[in-house]
Amino acid sequence: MTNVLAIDHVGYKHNFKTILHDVDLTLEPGKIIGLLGENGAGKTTLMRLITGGAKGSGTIAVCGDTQAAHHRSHVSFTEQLRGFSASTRVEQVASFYRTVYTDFDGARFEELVTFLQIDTSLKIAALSKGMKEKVIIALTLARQVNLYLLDEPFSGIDSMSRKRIISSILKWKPTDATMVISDHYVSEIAPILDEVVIVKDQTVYAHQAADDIRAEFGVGIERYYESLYEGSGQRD
Ligand SMILES: Nc1ncnc2c1ncn2[C@@H]1O[C@H](COP(=O)(O)OP(=O)(O)OP(=O)(O)O)[C@@H](O)[C@H]1O
Repeated sequence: MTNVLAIDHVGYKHNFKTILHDVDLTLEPGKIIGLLGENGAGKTTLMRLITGGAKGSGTIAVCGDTQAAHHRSHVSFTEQLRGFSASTRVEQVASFYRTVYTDFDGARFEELVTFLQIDTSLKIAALSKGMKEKVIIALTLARQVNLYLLDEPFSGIDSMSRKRIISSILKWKPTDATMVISDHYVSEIAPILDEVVIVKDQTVYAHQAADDIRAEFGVGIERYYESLYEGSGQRD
């Protein structure tokens, strides 16, 4: 089966400063991946490179397709709502998505807004930070794609809702699709992860199966992640 993602020797500089270098990463279909790293490590940049929103060196193939312009048709990314005016209603944003993305599943969006208790008649200006995050999650998961990139999707969401969303995320992921979640709440997402990718020292520093971390290192994912930053962890 074709890999969902194959990143080969990718680098990215901003204003002559190296943000990422020599990134290699291959992801198989059907996985949930935790993308972990400290603030400024380059997780968002890596996601933007995958969607084609940022341009770097090297090769990125999404579902075997190396043309960056095609990547958005395979990838659903937690876009912020910045492109919409504050007076736009959530239902209008969804209509826009329906028009732009042929894979946008309106029925699934309705299920998601019910699950997340979103009032779609509200204007963006009326949404709290957490509600806005929930709208972004609903829009992202309503698309039927091969790769989902969730960039800190739970940052403003209260802990009870967060736990409820995390525990039902599998329900929203098509079986063969792969989902990459960047998050600082490592212990909360750990139970649903199949693999962990650590961004450190401007590159993909480690890529491990969650079960291997438990078997090889005898620790949970959060402890393993912290140990890499303490300098006592091992590279893959
Ligand atoms: N377009 C840009 N303009 C300014 N700085 C940028 C740009 N793109 C990347 N950077 C820089 O790249 C580095 C990585 O940022 P990035 O947002 O990818 O990190 P992150 O791992 O997602 O961090 P966080 O966990 O805080 O969200 C930062 O130092 C950031 O300032």
